[in-house]
Amino acid sequence: MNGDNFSCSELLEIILDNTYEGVVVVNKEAKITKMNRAYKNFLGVKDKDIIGQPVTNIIENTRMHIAVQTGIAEREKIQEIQGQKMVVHRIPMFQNNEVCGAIGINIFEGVSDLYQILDNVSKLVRPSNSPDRCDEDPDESPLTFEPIIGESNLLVECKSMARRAAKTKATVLITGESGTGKELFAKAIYQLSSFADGPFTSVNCAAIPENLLESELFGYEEGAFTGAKRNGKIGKFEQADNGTLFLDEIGDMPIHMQTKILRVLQEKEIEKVGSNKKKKINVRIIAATNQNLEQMVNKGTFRKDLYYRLNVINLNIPPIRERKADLPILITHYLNKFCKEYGFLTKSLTQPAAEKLISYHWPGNVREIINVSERLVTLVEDDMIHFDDLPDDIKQYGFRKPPLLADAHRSLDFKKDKLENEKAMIETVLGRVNGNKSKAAAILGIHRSTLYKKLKRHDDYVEKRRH
Ligand SMILES: Nc1ncnc2c1ncn2[C@@H]1O[C@H](COP(=O)(O)OP(=O)(O)OP(=O)(O)O)[C@@H](O)[C@H]1O
Repeated sequence: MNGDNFSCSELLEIILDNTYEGVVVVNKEAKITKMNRAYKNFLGVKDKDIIGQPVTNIIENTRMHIAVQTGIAEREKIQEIQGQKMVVHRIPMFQNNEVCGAIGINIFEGVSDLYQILDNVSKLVRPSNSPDRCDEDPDESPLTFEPIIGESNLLVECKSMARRAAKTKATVLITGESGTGKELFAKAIYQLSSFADGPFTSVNCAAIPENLLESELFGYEEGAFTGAKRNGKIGKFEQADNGTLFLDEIGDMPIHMQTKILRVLQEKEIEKVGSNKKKKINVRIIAATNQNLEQMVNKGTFRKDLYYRLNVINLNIPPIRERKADLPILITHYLNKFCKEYGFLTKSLTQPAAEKLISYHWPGNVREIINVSERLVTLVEDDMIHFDDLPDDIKQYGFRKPPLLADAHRSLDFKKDKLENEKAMIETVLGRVNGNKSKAAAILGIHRSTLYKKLKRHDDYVEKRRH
């Protein structure tokens, strides 16, 4: 058969009716103008029942009317129709910069097949003979850098530095504010390193009472002190033998323990409490802190020689406010994750809610994103998260009284931040798709013409700042 024998509309009809996915088209009033054969068969409807009808009367749990209202594409969302969960895309159509309707595409196979595929892939990635080596739930343990979500230039640099660190046996010091992902990076380095066949053991130096820290780290012999267990105890260093010991919150390590740790690093042997025998160990140390160790060294609260020993490779993870391009993907990831965990259909953010979350400064970094996402998923009953649903501290962030003269320049700074964040986000996405503007617009959920306008606005802004 030759496509040339048909008019354009006939050809379109044939293509749509031969597509396995369900396709529905609505006009700007969200009334159905077209539905392909696959979708009609699935719903058990005929053209006469549906054409010209509001889509909400025909398709359960649809959000096509919302895609028309907002002009925002919703891709790979889960929708339940006739008791079956399916993956859907809702893509607004534009004419002369205005929404003129939307196309809905429904992948009938449903999500269970996708989860099956994901399971199969993870089995392939996980070596069959490798035991679950991390202390935590193995599903939470990264096997590669994939669980580290984000594409900002700063995070990509961190990942590449971590990859290089994984190739060496050197001690790594990971610095960064609380919740930025220091432990996640430590695990990723371990997984990719030559110590990956040994265990990953982690110690939070701030959480262990000072008097127990030594026996926790080095273990003790039977009868070492009153209350000591029979047969003694193995310490964290020994547990981590041939693997990696993650010393979290190393800045909280008391100074006398710093001396003992330094000795282990230099001599590569440990001595249990109550013993005078030394034991050789082969452990890779990764330490982390959210404190400024250099300042602590200057104040005399952290040993300079230990600082240099630990800081052979320094990996600094920037806070979220310095890599806002990572926000959309992190927020979407965690909203979807919690929806899945709690058994809800996916929830989406209205534009004002999304903009507010992007402009917020996230002092608790990714941990705060996780908490806020879980809270939104569990507390908001609607499948749309509105501005008013956001926690008060986020809603109120950045709001100022009408600027007094003295404040005016600060308010300008706020606008500048917003523009720069948006610019950074667009540049990241464009980088990911090799500059393809149609793809970038689709990922950003905006129309191509809006993307062009935004790019022009950014160029004008850069030009204006230059003069
Ligand atoms: N880039 C990221 N992508 C996905 N999840 C992340 C990312 N960064 C951090 N997380 C998640 O955020 C939470 C906090 O991360 P993590 O515990 O590694 O932070 P931290 O810097 O070690 O925090 P603290 O200093 O308070 O111990 C974890 O659940 C982690 O999985």
